[in-house]
Amino acid sequence: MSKHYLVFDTPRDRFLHAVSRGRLGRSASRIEALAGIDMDVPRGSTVGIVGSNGAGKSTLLQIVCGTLQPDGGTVEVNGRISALLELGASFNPEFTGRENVRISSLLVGIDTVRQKQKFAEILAFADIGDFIDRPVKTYSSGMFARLAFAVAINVDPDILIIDEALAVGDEAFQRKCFARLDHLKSSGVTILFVSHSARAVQELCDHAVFLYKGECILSGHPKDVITQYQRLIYAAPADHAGVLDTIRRMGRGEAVPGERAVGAQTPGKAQKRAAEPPREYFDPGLISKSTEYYVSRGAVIEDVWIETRGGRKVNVIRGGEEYLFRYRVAFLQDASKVRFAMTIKSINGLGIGAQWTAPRGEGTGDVAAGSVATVTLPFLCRLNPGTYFCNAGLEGQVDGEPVIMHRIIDGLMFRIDKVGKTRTDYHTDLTCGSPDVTFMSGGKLEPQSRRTHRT
Ligand SMILES: Nc1ncnc2c1ncn2[C@@H]1O[C@H](COP(=O)(O)OP(=O)(O)OP(=O)(O)O)[C@@H](O)[C@H]1O
Repeated sequence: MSKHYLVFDTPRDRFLHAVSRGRLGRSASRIEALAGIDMDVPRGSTVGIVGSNGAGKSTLLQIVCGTLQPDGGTVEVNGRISALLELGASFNPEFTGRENVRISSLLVGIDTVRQKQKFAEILAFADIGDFIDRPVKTYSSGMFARLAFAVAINVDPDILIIDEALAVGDEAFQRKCFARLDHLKSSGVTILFVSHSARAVQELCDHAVFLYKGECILSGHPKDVITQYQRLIYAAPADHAGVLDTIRRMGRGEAVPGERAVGAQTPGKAQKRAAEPPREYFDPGLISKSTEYYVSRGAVIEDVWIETRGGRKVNVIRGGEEYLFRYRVAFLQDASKVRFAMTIKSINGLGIGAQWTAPRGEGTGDVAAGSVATVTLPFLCRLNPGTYFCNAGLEGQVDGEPVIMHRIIDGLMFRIDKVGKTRTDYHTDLTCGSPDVTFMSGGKLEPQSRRTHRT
């Protein structure tokens, strides 16, 4: 669908244009706010819409909400929408918070009996105390945000539409909103989310769409789309056209030399893929771009990977299954009491679980320079769908000194799709089975180093 706006120099020109159906008055300039947008948002998905100022994000959301009409194409909406477009836009500033809540509930068809129960929930979430009985025109922007958000999420929406609304409010409230959105997501609410915050889109969404001057130029996994979005907004003016062309080509699914393909092209395709039989596989495009290497102190981690119990290398894995995190280390110096570790982190760097081959102060026996070790740390994938990163490292005694011999940050990334036995509850203990270190030459493994130590 598409949408354009006509901009007139004066109200008189607008008036003449309206009454004469465009025959009188000075001609208007035409802004193509949306040009040929074609997308599916599957039920239960959370789609982030990113783009620079004026890209058409708000126009798109307003059309989906029905507050604006497209001038070409159609939008089909299945379900009850609750929208947070402009904060509290539906509130009457002269009415109290309580009165506005009542009106908003009536507008979305909540009967008076359920209103009472809902009101208590809204009040508890908004947490604005006595202000609930004061006119909303006396509210601070934070209070507005609290009440508007509390109303939007408590009217049992099937589809929740949020336009930058979470940028308002203090951090504690934002955290509360995100927690609530997570809850809505897991209860199957479809969410359309506009934000300039890359972090918010990556944390919340399972799909992202990049709008550029009214066109959808890229659609896919949030991390991929955000990477390209940031690449464009930070591009030097001389590089802008080239970067834009590259992104467009990627969006069309063309193979661009030096660029890895972006995930699903439309949410519809992502949904179809999710409906395929559960399986794990290796996606060659899923490569960490944030890998960092510590300075080597006597050893080098050469390769990091995940494999199935059957020995197949994978990076798109299934919740609830066991996998082996493995890496190969070459020893450049003699060492002893070496212990090896891995960490799994969320997309924003939060450590989720760590595993060591031995407790602090213990580890292997003497390892001779020239040895190569293959480390195996089994883990049970008790994680929710999403993208994760792994660190690998080892420490030991070199020249009588305890040192971090080598460490790789974000050495690999893996993804859990919404298939398989994913769990919605939290488990930080991801261990299963004993770790193993096998040396190709030189090293000696003490029995106690086979014990798992985790933080
Ligand atoms: N009522 C209007 N009359 C004329 N032009 C409009 C109107 N509303 C939006 N536009 C124009 O349409 C284009 C898309 O605007 P829109 O507000 O949808 O962008 P956006 O991506 O939400 O921007 P932002 O991030 O700044 O909120 C812009 O060029 C804007 O100037």
